[in-house]
Amino acid sequence: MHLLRLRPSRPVPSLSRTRLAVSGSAMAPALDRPGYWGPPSSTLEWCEENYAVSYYIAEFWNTVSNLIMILPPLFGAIQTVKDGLETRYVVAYLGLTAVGLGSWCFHMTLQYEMQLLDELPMIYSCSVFVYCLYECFKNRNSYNYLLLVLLVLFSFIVTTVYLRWKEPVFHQVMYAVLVSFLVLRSVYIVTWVHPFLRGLAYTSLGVFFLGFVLWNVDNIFCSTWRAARQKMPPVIGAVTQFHAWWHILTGLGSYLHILFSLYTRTLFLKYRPKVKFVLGMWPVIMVESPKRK
Ligand SMILES: CCCCCCCC/C=C\CCCCCCCC(=O)N[C@@H](CO)[C@H](O)/C=C/CCCCCCCCCCCCC
Ligand SMILES: [Ca+2]
Ligand SMILES: [Zn+2]
Repeated sequence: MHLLRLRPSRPVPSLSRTRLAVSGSAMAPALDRPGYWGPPSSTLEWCEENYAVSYYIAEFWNTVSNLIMILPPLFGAIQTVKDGLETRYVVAYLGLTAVGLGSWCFHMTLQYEMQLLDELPMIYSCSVFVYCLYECFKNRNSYNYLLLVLLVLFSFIVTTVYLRWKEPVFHQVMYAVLVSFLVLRSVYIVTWVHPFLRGLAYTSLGVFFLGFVLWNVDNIFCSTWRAARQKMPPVIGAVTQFHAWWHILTGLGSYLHILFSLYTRTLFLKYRPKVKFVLGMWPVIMVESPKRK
């Protein structure tokens, strides 16, 4: 049964939620249902109709789409340990897994605490990515303590401010700042150092950027998608969950970014990296030990 329900009346500082609340006027049927985790307490909400697929999962497609951010990087971390590569890349892979797990919990519950488990690890893992990519031409066992301190300080300040000032746009801008550093460094590497890695770097960038476009498409045209989904068969309707597509594309883009960073690093350390496709479709990095040469 579809309930006619407006958003909770308590103030929420979210632009997205305000937008949804405005589009969900009393004239239009509200498509959200009540569910196991109670009314959302997050400061943000996404276009997918709440509890429409399962009573236990608030946003079903936005939840399961996180699997791409959880499983492949988990295998990547295991392989990195097996290959005896640097711990920073194990942390990078596991950081992506942590974002996926946090995002799974957030979209499943739409509770504020779970939102933090999704959004803060985005900042932390991106900081690890920045460290890896800016230190990929340094000697083995060298550490840039200044960069480490700056990134830890940045993460600490973002966390402290965001816990007090619950403004999602602040988080988004801080995250975009970190991504911009990655984009600049990637372009530098493929322009001046390894032009043959352009394919990998620009695929990562392009896939990530397409995800960002769809993130906006989901936010801006939400009422259009919601109306269209009512007329579509459920399977086709699921394809228009553009926040889920954002998860899939940014998950893939971030994973490819780790491959690019790891390739650059292992090449520098003379490991002879190669990109292989597991089952002919999923890219992984294979390395040879430099000692065997
Ligand atoms: C050089 C290639 C770029 C690779 C970047 C890799 C960075 C990876 C770091 C962490 C992985 C995060 C993957 C995304 C997880 C999304 C989880 C999510 O949906 N969270 C939302 C809550 O569900 C959260 O509120 C969303 C925040 C969205 C922030 C978007 C900010 C804008 C990002 C700016 C992108 C600029 C792209 C420019 C590309 C040229
Ligand atoms: Ca929703
Ligand atoms: Zn999400």
